[in-house]
Amino acid sequence: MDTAEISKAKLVSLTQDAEKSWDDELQQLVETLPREQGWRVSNLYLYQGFWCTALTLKPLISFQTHFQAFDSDVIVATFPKCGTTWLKALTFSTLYRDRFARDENPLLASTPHQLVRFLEQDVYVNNPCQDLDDICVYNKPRLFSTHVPYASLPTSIEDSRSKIVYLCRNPMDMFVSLWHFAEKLRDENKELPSLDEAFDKSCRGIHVFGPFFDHVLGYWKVAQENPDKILFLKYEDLKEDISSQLKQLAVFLRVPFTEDEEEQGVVEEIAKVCSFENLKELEVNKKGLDVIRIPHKDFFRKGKVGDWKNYLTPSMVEHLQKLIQQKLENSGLTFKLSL
Ligand SMILES: Nc1ncnc2c1ncn2[C@@H]1O[C@H](COP(=O)(O)OS(=O)(=O)O)[C@@H](OP(=O)(O)O)[C@H]1O
Repeated sequence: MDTAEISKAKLVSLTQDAEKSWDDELQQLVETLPREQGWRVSNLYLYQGFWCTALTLKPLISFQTHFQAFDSDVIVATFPKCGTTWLKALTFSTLYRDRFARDENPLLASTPHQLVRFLEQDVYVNNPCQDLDDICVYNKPRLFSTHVPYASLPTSIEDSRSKIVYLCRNPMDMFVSLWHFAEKLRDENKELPSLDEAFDKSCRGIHVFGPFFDHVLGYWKVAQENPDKILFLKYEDLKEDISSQLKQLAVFLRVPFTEDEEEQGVVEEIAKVCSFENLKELEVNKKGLDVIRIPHKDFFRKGKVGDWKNYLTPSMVEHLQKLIQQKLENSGLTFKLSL
């Protein structure tokens, strides 16, 4: 072996040692965390006040430790099943619209999750220290996404002038969407909790990245104090008036639509490309698996407001309505349950 090979071998062995000791530390941490039976996975762990799987913990901590935000970064943040896929498509298309021809939106060939990658459940899964410029489709600004609650984001996100676009959704539709998603991804050999049991867990905040209300209120409060930092959007408002919401998004991202663009129908064009009906029917979203082996098609179900009416019993609705009232009291945040 020459010197270069020896030092390479040493480096690999040091990295393996570091990995092993890191895995041991992680194992010790997991053993100290409060634990609950999950919906789809065996266990969820309460880490920094939110529930996550043991598998997510490692990349999550890597993200918290290594991510350095730039002032120009944009982060799409959501609670799962609140419209992440849609918001990724809208933000990507708005932010980078001057980088591709109008009829060549990269969304036609790649899924929203491939174009805007999750930091904690994709980017940091295999390599804690990779060059993030390489993993973004475009740079300056870089665009990423996360489900991590505001309080647990890496400090450089708060300390920099980076921007966050947050999308929430009424908790009834979020729950029904999550329920169907869990059902689709169910391991054949594993029983899912019944709708009643899942509903009970959901109301107690036990789902990945839950409690839901803590997540939403965490971002909501910062958005109220610093609207230049967080743009707080609602799924129901996007459904009701996508054009005005897109214009608001563009202003927030510092790339407002020009008069010319508005006259040429650019806003409507982005809305159409990103619409549920369009994305769901694209070949790229119909086949294949994402990085954590979820079929791309499973990110598209009905895309409606008020589907909860088809699944929740009157007593569930009453219970959730009370919970919404209690959790959101004095916050100024409200949800539309139907349109
Ligand atoms: N383009 C577009 N427009 C409107 N709605 C859309 C769109 N794409 C996905 N969806 C619906 O969003 C739900 C999936 O939520 P997420 O994308 O947040 O899922 S995930 O957190 O990324 O796993 C899920 O909602 P439900 O249909 O109620 O289950 C999807 O159908």
